[in-house]
Amino acid sequence: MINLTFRDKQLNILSQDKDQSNKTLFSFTKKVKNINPAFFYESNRPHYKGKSFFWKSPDDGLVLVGLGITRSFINNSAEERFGQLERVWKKQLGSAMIDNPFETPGTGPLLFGGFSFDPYSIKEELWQPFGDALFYLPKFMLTALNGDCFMTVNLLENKEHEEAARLHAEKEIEELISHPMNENEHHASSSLLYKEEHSVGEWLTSVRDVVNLIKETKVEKVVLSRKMRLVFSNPPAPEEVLQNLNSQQPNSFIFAIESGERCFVGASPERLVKKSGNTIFSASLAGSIGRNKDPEEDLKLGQTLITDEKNLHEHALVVEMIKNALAPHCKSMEVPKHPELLKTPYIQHLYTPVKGTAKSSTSIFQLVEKLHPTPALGGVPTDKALELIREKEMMDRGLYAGPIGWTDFRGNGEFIVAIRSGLMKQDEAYLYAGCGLVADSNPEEELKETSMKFEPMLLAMEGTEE
Ligand SMILES: C=C(O[C@H]1C=CC=C(C(=O)O)[C@@H]1O)C(=O)O
Ligand SMILES: [Mg+2]
Repeated sequence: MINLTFRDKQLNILSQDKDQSNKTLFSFTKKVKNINPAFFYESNRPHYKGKSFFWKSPDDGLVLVGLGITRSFINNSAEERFGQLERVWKKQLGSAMIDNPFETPGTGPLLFGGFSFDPYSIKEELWQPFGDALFYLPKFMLTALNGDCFMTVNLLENKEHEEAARLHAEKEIEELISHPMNENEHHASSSLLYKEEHSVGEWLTSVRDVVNLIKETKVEKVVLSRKMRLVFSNPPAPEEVLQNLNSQQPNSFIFAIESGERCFVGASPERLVKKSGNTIFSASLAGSIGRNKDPEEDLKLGQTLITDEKNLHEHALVVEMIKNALAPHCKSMEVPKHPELLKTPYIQHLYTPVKGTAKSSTSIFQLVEKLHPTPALGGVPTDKALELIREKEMMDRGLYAGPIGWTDFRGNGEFIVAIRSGLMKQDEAYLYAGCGLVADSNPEEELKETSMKFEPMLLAMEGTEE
């Protein structure tokens, strides 16, 4: 048995400064001129270091850029972290004064943030600033959708100061959107000194152990991950990494969230759940193979993947779990019988989209709680897989593979699974990659699969052109 050290076990450390508790949330949203949100982030983020976030969905093209923090919600209690956050958020909204005439999802007061993968895993200092849930109500937020841009300002103020604060914020908006947009700015290119993969030999032994256990017991699948440390002489700025991800991975969900001097950033192809009114979307993404520059060879790889028993099994377990998790919350659900291929620039996956109509009482936090972790990140059965992950990985995944995303004051929102990601910490970065182990897994092949999954983030961090 291993000794698990738990993070602070206090039940509720959802933060709110005492002197702010009698202040009201004033939120107003206005339409602004059309601006490129990536350039907006790039130009303004340096003034809001440690207090920014970025989100882009490839699906509807929605971009959110948060600058400054009006309130942060950090939760270090393992129990009830989803429900607790939802309660505090609803309470905040209950007394809020919201001036938002726009129906556009992702405008108005909104929470953006992420949950750690496993609150019961060992804890590393590396992830400490993110706790087991870290969410921001931003001070300024740009929402870009379908060619329209909106700025939302969230202020916690005493009623008598509201008007002056609003006038001041209006001026600040003008400045934010008039900063020169850095379209042509040339970044000093970052320089990677070295990279080290964390104990590959031990990881392979763990993979063998887990595969044997899967063969011998009722455990069907376990996702084991490993990490890589990068050391830079001149580290890239988060906005550079994001710019690279934007150009290299246009079809993935791109995200970044800062806490203090650390920034968690990535480009994930995997949605956990999206809620738009009562319509919900989820997806199973599991089962992987590489890509080939030659279109014919690439097609062959895809054919191999979509007919491969091992990968189909790895995938089907995820579909099954998602169906079971969503069923009690849905009036109806559509789940295709067979997966299709989803191709990212470096990897192709088996993909099954899931669509449903939620019962009206269902919230996005409830859905996230029910779905996380799917067997694309955890395993089957979930509890046993999590125990094995704790025992065999012996590391803190932090936000890697956890749910990250947003919800607006109307209850719309989207959470993805934060894979293909890394944590930037001064002149270091830590990248994570995992793979689904089933009875037919070959440890050497799984090692190759994780190496392939490091690739996109490595390229984005190095800034290498394709
Ligand atoms: C755990 C990861 O990928 C998951 C998502 C898609 C395919 C997977 C696979 O084929 O093993 C993994 O389940 C990761 O990229 O770190
Ligand atoms: Mg796999």
